[in-house]
Amino acid sequence: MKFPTLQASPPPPIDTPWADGTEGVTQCPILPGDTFRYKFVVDRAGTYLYHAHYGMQREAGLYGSIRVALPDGQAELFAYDYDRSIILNDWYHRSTYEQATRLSSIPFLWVGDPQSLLIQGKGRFDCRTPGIEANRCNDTNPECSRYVFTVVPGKTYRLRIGSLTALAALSFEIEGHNMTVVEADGHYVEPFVVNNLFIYSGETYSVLVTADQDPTRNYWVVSKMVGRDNKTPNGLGTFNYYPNHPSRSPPTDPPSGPRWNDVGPRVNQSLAIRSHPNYIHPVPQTSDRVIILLNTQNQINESVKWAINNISFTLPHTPYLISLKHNLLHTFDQTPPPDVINGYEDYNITNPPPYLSFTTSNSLYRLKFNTTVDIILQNANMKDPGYSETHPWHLHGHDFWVVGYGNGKFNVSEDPKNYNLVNPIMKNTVPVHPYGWTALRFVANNPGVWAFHCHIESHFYMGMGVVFEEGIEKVKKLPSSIMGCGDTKRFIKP
Ligand SMILES: O=C1O[C@H]([C@@H](O)CO)C(O)=C1O
Repeated sequence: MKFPTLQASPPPPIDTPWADGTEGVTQCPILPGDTFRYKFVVDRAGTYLYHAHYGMQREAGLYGSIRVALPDGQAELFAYDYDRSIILNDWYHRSTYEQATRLSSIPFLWVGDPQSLLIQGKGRFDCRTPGIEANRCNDTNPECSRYVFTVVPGKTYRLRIGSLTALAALSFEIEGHNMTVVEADGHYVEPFVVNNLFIYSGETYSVLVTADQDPTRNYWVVSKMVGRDNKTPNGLGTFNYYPNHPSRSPPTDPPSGPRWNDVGPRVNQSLAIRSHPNYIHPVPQTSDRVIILLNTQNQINESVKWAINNISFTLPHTPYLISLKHNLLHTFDQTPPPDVINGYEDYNITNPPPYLSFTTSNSLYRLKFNTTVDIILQNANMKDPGYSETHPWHLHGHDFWVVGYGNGKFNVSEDPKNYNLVNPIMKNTVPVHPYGWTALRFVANNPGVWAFHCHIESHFYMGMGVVFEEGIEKVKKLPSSIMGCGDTKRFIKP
């Protein structure tokens, strides 16, 4: 057996930008009854997620995880006996269409806290909750069992955990058991041990867990919503030591998990993640362009939107990939968004101007092919005072190096001096912590058009995203299967 080899750095372009699945960016929506075939090269082993990318459809259940195996003859860097995957999620009783309607209604109506947290699709809703309709409660339904993870005493499990929550940032733990983190978003990390793992929507981690505790009992598996004050009950499952009965409840109370507003441990986990020493993709030491993306929540009259550099993002009717490749430039706003807002130096992130002017636009950033780009995600106060949320930002078409995190406002001349340019982890989803900033670096070497957005369903819907174009002239002939909407009807033969 040999260990996997480090690939060219950064990973090579995948050459099928139309297989990204982002409605309005890389393709038209797939109509009811239609079939769409995604064809792409699986170029790196690891744990990944797939999901619908149309409106807020993901949270209705169109998602799953993908496990890419190492090529034959290669072994993982770490030893384990069994390999398992779980998806963590949150669950709302209102349909995604109802939620979307409420978010765009006047007055604005927020989606609120999820009603349950799901572990591998299983969760319960307490029948004693006042005002609950009988058909919504399921904790007395015998078919609604908890998620059970059965383990053999003494064995080590690789648990591939992915989060696809609509809203919730989560803390995940297995009562009485430490977890060793070994992989993040498909990249090997320098192993580190946690009692509870913080995981944000869009992220994946592999952890190793050894069943080395008292085998005569079962233990709790807990997922808990953090980062927002919430009333969502913790998700519960059972860590079942074989041969105990899987439905036997643990003799202890479930761990209550970290406090929702304890930001320190969450930032510490972000800071603890490093590339595995043998799998460091060398990071370019300088960048060609710096884009500072200021995240703000804006209220205009009775509607609430998120804006990036004062622009609340909307998707065009004609997907960018098609309009750029075929020069249909009238289909979206041609004024590029700014690399930094005017007056950024004087902007106070804890006390933003009470009325922030913002516009709604579908303009995009055009990047010079093969250049190195730094993105600074800057968090700020929400529209109400004293509150800043965590946002998991996800980039399509790339992995990026996470070169720094900081508290407060990013200092353009000082903070880059402290970037980690030695062993930063590469990821595709990363949190920006409350009142903090996160700095990313990537090489614009994947010809296509790529969304970059908050992975909270409602936030992207409310405008929290941007789009990057690079190397459009290098994109090959587009397949007709992605056409059919907006101004692309002209390419469909009757
Ligand atoms: O985007 C959001 O809107 C609400 C609230 O700020 C306005 O009702 C909330 O908690 C969000 O995350």
